[in-house]
Amino acid sequence: MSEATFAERYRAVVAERGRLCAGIDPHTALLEQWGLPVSVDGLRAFADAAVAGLAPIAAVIKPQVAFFEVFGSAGYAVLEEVIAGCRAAGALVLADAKRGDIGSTMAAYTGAWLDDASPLCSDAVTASPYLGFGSLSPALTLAKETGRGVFTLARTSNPEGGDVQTAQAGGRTVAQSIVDAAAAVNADGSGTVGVVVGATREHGLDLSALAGPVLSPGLGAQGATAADLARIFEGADLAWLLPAASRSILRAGPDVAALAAAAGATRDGIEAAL
Ligand SMILES: O=c1ccn([C@@H]2O[C@H](COP(=O)(O)O)[C@@H](O)[C@H]2O)c(=O)[nH]1
Repeated sequence: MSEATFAERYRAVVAERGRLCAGIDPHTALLEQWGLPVSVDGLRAFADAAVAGLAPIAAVIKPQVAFFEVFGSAGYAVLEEVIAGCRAAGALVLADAKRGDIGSTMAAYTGAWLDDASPLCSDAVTASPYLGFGSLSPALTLAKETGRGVFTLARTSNPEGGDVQTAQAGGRTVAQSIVDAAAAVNADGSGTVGVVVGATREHGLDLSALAGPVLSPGLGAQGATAADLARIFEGADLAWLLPAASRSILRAGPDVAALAAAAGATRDGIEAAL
């Protein structure tokens, strides 16, 4: 529980560290590249090095929950350690869990990812609004009360997203309707709701009323560059832009200093371009 709003917490850490969300995505291929076994022991060694290298550098750390979940309860135990370690190092933790369900089930997900009583409690969580933005209400309410954030998918970085996200609904795209719904929640200045807008293509969105963070994955492994960010988000409030990269940084491991250097170089490239 924080007295500060998510906007205040987010702006403080970005002012101190710059704009980078570094992902912790323990892909099997990365475990192998790092010389680690594809096992819970390998996952823990990977996670320990990633936290040590990235959490002191990046403003936001985004563990991709799927790569922990694949190891079952033992993987979740490692994820709990990652969350605690990153928060202790001063980074905000954005759990990339992409939760979204009917409201009563969403309330349970909210308890898992945003409630202090949960060992998985993070500073923010990703959510899918495609059961209706209103179905996210339990998460939005608790996040606002506790100074946490919810990052809702809008225009994702993957090539398949356009079918749904660019469909017209009431004179605007579905993605724009999500951004507008997020802006309405943020109208009190809390910055509770962020949106996910990929860096891999033009997004066609009006972000001017959002007043919240814009997580932009797609840098590096998915082909986007810092220069692409500057072009795609030209005219937007770049103070809110939070570019995200995972594999392109993690490939520098397992050496902790090399991971830190890769994160720093990515962050510096972003700051120079924006
Ligand atoms: O639109 C989206 C939403 C989420 N992601 C997630 O971000 C990382 C990207 O990893 P890279 O290795 O930098 O490609 C990953 O966890 C995705 O699930 C996204 O890529 N696009």
